[in-house]
Amino acid sequence: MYDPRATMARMTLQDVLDFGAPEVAGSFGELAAGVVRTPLRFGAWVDVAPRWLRAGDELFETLAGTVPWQAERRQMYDNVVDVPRLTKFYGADETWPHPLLREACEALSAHYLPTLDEPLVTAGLCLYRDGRDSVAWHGDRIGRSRYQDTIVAILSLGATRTLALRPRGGGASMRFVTGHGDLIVMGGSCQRTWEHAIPKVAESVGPRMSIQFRPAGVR
Ligand SMILES: O=C(O)CCC(=O)C(=O)O
Ligand SMILES: [Fe+2]
Repeated sequence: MYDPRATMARMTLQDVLDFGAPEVAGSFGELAAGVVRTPLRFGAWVDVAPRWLRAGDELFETLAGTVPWQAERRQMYDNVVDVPRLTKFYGADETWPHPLLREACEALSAHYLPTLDEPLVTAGLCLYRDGRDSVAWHGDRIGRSRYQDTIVAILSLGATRTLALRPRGGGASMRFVTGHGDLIVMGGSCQRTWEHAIPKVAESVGPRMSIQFRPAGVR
């Protein structure tokens, strides 16, 4: 016969904690409950989920050690910008360097499907080796994002840096902190009507990695 007291007696403290907070079960937090949206002007918005990935150390170490990172100093988006950082782009049909990336991409695709109407399918990886690495002001405007609303979801690992945003036509900039495991999603018209950047920092900081998930034909 089912005896709830007998079940309780077998539960450990961790079971009780997990039971009280079911979202800690997987690698990623529950997006429906954990995302906070900041609406921006011109139909843009930013979603933030701090510590979306709870245990990212192994992911960081594996990516840092196994991804064939490439130096990037070239024309990017619609400007020629100085891009001191390392990158590696993974298309939809390529083998991605860690199973957690597919897991993240699938969770994000499911959550944003009602808005986006299509899945996120590519993973762009960036490595900012220290505070001198950065990316200048730009919108991700290669492809359909030049004229269509879209979503770019960014998972951050490693050192805390700032993602800055400013309206394309001029105006005050906003700053979002990107720490280890944090998720920041730019949506709506953000890539057309706003620009974003990872500014350099003067103080000494360790390496930061970002993983950007995008739909097909957006870069
Ligand atoms: O590293 C980031 O968080 C942003 C990267 C970015 O804006 C880009 O690669 O287009
Ligand atoms: Fe970007």
